Amino acid sequence: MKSSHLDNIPSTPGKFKIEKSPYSHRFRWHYSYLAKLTFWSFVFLALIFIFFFKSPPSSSPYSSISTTPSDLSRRSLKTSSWGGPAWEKRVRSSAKVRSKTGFSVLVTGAAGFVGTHVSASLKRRGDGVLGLDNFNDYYDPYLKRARQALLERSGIYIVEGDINDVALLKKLFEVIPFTHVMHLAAQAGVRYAMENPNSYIHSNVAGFVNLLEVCKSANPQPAIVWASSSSVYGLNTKVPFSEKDRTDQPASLYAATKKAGEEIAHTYNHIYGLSLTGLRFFTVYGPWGRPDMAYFFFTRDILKGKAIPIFESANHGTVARDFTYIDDIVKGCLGALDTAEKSTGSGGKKKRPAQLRVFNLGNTSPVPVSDLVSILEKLLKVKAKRRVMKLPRNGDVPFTHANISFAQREFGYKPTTDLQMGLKKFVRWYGGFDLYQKELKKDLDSWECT
Ligand SMILES: O=C(O)[C@H]1O[C@H](OP(=O)(O)OP(=O)(O)OC[C@H]2O[C@@H](n3ccc(=O)[nH]c3=O)[C@H](O)[C@@H]2O)[C@H](O)[C@@H](O)[C@@H]1O
Repeated sequence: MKSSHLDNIPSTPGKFKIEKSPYSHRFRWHYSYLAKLTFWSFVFLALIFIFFFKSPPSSSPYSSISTTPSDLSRRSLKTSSWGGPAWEKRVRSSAKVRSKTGFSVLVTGAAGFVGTHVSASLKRRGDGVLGLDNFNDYYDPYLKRARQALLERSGIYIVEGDINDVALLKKLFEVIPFTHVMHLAAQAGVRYAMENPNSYIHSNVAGFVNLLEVCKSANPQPAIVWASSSSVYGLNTKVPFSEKDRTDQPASLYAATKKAGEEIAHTYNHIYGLSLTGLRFFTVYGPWGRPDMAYFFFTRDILKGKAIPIFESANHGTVARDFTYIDDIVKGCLGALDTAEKSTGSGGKKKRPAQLRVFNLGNTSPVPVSDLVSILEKLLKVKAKRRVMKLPRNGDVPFTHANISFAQREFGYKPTTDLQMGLKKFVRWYGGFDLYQKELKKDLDSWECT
């Protein structure tokens, strides 16, 4: 079987005393001096992070840090110091192209789930990659720091800053004439939009516009591939969802901001000649994934013996998702980058029409959420405490199903991992990461006590 793009990087950042876990016998680890060294380096990095960069409180339900609701600017506009010769050297080295036909890519949201995987893949094939991420605490920043450590080991530097920081973005384009931008920084999650609506406007609308403003003035203008969402189909009932279907009935503010992004992309393409490709991701899952997503916290809660809420639609109808494995999504992202044409403007002016595209990236086989739970039960060898409940009116839609023929035609997109196999890989990773987190937190606690 073809190896995953992250297989060359250990799936956990260190060594663990695995016999302390109740389910540790399911995971085997290679002990080595290198692993020890890596683990302690990471502990050291984490300590630096805790003492100097510890994120301020936020309202996220997925964060392990206590929260206060409305301080959006403190939550995500944090930019650590940048500039100066040493910083520029680091930026250049990270963005250095190492293959003849390689791109230099700015990946926004590089410490995020999809961002980490895409960055690693690009770097592996010789593209120059520079990351940008604000490390906000919508979910546990430990996970983002761990992903950062992973990328650093393959020579990828993630600049810590927000896409709303225009001065920083301009500086990055001054230092590197990026050929491409892979824009994955966003406020994700459908349900959280009811708790913190402004964070969606801040990142998905204002942040996107800021980025496009800087890109349209850059010389050369980069081609931009960015993350839209399957949620734009909203209340659409025609299946499978095709790019030609209507997308003017969003069911959540999250979906509305992603749809707004698609319209904004049209405008910047039309006026400034920016080459823009939007990718509608369908419920992406896998190792290094997001703890706010159902498959992730179901796994955590099943192992803890905690009840899990399983939504059903009216008249006991199933709720289903076209769950798409991360490696398939990465292939789609790279395919979109490889087929992106150059932008056509310069000096903020359009010269001729530029490429504008939108693709579905799904798996094409929706699975009911209750079946996802059954797969997890088998993999974890633990019976879930199911609490079936009516789909709350919080933006969730009853089902998603992608028609992927357009992406297939344009760049040979073909998902190859089914939910059973993908969850198996996730669960294997989760066991290691969970242990790692416990060990890390324990070490930090004892450090603080002494
Ligand atoms: O496809 C997308 O565009 C979107 O996919 C996911 O959104 P969602 O599909 O809602 O993913 P989850 O939050 O993991 O939910 C998966 C399924 O589990 C269900 N669910 C969720 C939570 C819960 O407690 N119980 C439950 O049954 C949901 O209704 C949904 O059918 C991501 O969270 C979005 O950021 C992304 O844009």
